[in-house]
Amino acid sequence: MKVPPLSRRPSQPRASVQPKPISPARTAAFEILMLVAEGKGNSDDLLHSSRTAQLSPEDRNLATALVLGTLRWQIALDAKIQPLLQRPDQRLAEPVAIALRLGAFQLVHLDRIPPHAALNESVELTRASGQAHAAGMVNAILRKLASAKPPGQPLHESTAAIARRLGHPQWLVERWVARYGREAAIRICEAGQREPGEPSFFDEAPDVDLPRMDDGSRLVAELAAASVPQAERIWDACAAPGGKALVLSHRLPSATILASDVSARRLGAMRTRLAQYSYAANIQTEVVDATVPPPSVGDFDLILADVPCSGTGTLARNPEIRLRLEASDLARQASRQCQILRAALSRLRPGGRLLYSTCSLEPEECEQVVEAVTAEAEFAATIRVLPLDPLLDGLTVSGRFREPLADAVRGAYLRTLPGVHPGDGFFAALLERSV
Ligand SMILES: C[S@@+](CC[C@H](N)C(=O)[O-])C[C@H]1O[C@@H](n2cnc3c(N)ncnc32)[C@H](O)[C@@H]1O
Repeated sequence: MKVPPLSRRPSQPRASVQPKPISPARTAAFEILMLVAEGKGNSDDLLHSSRTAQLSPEDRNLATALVLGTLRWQIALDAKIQPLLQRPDQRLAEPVAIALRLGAFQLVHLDRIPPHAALNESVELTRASGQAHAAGMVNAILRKLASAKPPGQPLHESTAAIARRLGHPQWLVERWVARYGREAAIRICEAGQREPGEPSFFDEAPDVDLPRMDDGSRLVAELAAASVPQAERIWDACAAPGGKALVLSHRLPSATILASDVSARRLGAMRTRLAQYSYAANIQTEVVDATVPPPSVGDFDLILADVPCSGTGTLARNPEIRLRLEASDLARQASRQCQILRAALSRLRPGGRLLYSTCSLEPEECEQVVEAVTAEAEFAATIRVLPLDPLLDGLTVSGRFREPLADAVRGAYLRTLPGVHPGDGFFAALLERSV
């Protein structure tokens, strides 16, 4: 069964929410979910904004759990709520849909929340947001959900049912089943529903001052650093928020690194972050559009093109991507990725190497970009794709991750999958210029 969208668009104008008698954490979570639904921000930025600044640490934690959990489970929650509506095709006003999802998320997934608190506060949020006429309906549906038995697992689950149960869009799950197999697709979906775990991939001396970052992201940065250990000039062409630039800086202290990004706002935040690491003095920053870098950018021994992408390898961290992304977005992303890769390759010195990476699971943004650009007349004779396994063998990865990591190299490419390998899902390819 395909679940129609629960809320109608465009949404009704949003009325201000009175904080009393609703808890501050739920008020903040409701407001942030409204802004995300209206396309006025992403959850991560909003959870670190003035909207949560006044909350106690406990309330901030609860608001974060409510926002991220509700977004992660939105598709699955809507599939539970839909059949309980008076008319299954009924489209709800956005505030009503969000109050229902917020209540349903707590009832189904947070056993530390008393059901009456989840239910009553969703009813109050419905009223406070100017939808008092729907308060009775929200109450009735959440009561039914609270008393419903959890469904048993069917013997055979269709792809549509997996997508519904694990809160992912069916079209994405179908792609993953086709490309990575059913078992891996289920593990990807399960990972998308969990809080991102603690980094655990690398064997590290306790005094190493590296930023806390996702294991997959770190792996890409380590591979880049290991690919040209003698690099003198490095360009990190899509650098913000700067995690990989810091790894490069730490691993290759005698190199000069240009860390650039097209976004002045993101670059500004990155500068503040870099200033906290004394070794990062070898990083220069500049606003540069990597699709058309100015001549001043120069030529490099090593380029990291960690390009903007759909982010389907990061759905646990960025839960709303799955609610916004459409299949047609992939071609648009690929076109920009090809532009960046072409421009970056043209700044590689003879003998220089470029690591192309994405946090996408979609081949259109990964293998297909590398294959399309390296086949172009300008690059076909001078650029070759190098195997990644010799570099992987040299990394200080925890013993228990050695085997899964070996499995992550397919042909010349690195492909990690959330839930199958540690960390977010990443793709990497290493290219070398001969002349
Ligand atoms: C995947 S993020 C990079 C993450 C970063 N390498 C790190 O490890 O922290 C992609 C970045 O590309 C930037 N970007 C998007 N379009 C760009 C362009 N045309 N030129 C340069 N940077 C771009 C985005 O602003 C974003 O910061």
